[in-house]
Amino acid sequence: MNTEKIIVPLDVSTITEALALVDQLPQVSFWKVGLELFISSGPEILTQLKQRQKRIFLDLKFHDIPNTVAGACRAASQYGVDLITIHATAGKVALKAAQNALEEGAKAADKPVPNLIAITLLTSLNSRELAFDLKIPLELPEYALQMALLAQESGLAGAVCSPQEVEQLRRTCGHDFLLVCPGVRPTWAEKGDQQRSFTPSQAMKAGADYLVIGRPITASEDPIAALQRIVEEIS
Ligand SMILES: O=C(O)c1cc(=O)[nH]c(=O)n1[C@@H]1O[C@H](COP(=O)(O)O)[C@@H](O)[C@H]1O
Repeated sequence: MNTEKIIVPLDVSTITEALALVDQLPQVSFWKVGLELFISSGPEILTQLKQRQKRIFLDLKFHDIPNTVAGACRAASQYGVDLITIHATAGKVALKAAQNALEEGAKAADKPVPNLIAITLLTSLNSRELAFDLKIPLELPEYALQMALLAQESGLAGAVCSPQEVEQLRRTCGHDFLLVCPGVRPTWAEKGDQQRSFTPSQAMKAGADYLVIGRPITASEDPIAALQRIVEEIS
């Protein structure tokens, strides 16, 4: 089973639950550690994943002033993870500071530089919320594109976007810009709080480098079968 393009989030609160999932799905080589697990259990999960030779997406979605995001990135660079997130709305100065700190930190720790990727617009938001709650006067696809361009101009490796916008971002940002898509839902799965979803095969065809797929697999009665179904759909 080729699961190379799929990142599965460990959206649980304990290391025991997280490792149970990792050990249940040995075919998955790329795992995401997010806020819930990192805040409740700390960095030990990163060591455990490394021991199992897994790739790691450390999704802490930094969003702060330049000095603070730089400090967070410098600290995160010691873990030897593959991907790290920051909100594009932190702004160009913060994005550049974060990227520089990551490079310096990784060099000092003798680790490879993680790919820093910017959140363009959370996949749980829709165009009505963008316009009426966030008061952003741009069409949603244009806003997501502008946030990706801001990340690219700031020297970041890529962006996180909904699969509905990935085709346009790929066309504009080019093939070297990493595009990671959450908000992926097979036709048979519940959408939950995801508002701008596509199926796994639609997302891959549209140009995503990686798909982040959680609950359709992890909340399934049979996670192995769910993963298999998704892999068959995209291959
Ligand atoms: O950065 C992310 O990974 C992320 C960005 C985004 O816009 N939307 C989004 O859902 N995510 C993450 O992707 C995962 C999606 O999980 P499921 O909705 O269960 O497939 C969660 O861990 C979210 O934190």
